[in-house]
Amino acid sequence: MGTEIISGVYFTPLAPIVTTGGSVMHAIKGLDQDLQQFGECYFSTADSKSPKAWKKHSQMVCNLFVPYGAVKFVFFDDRENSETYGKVVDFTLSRQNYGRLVINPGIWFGFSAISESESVILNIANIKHEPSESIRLDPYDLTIPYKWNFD
Ligand SMILES: Cc1cn([C@H]2C[C@H](O)[C@@H](COP(=O)(O)OP(=O)(O)O[C@H]3O[C@H](C)C(=O)[C@H](O)[C@H]3O)O2)c(=O)[nH]c1=O
Repeated sequence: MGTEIISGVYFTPLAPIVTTGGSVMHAIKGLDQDLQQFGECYFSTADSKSPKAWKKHSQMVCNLFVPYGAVKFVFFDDRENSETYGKVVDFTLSRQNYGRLVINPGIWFGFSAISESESVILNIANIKHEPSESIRLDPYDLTIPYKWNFD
């Protein structure tokens, strides 16, 4: 399951296999507790210092990896019955902090590349993309107590 970042979000570090000429970075080997079925996988890109936010899934479990670049993810928990209710937490995935970030449904999240150039995110999800299973807010919506700042 990994280390809890905020309730429902877990990080498991994975060690890249570094060889002459390049590296091998594993993502997922078979289905497990955090990916009980396979829906789809896709790459999403993040521009430098430009937030993609906010989103909350009701069904999708995201398994995220950043094989290229560095991406800061920000989470906000607005579930009143949650142990981390009201908390805002950020966590960065990168080549230097490579691993699997599991985001269960129910938590608000957004992200931005903090690398100088574009970053790449791999999402291996339990369901196929379905617009009606997520809700969205503008990156600067005041409902979420977080200000994107790239100074
Ligand atoms: C994923 C997907 C998206 N779209 C459309 C919907 C939007 O009009 C546009 C951008 O999608 P979205 O805003 O969801 O992209 P990201 O902000 O990169 O987020 C996606 O990738 C990150 C890493 C997540 O973890 C999210 O769960 C996932 O939604 O592509 C489709 O038409 N089909 C698809 O399969």
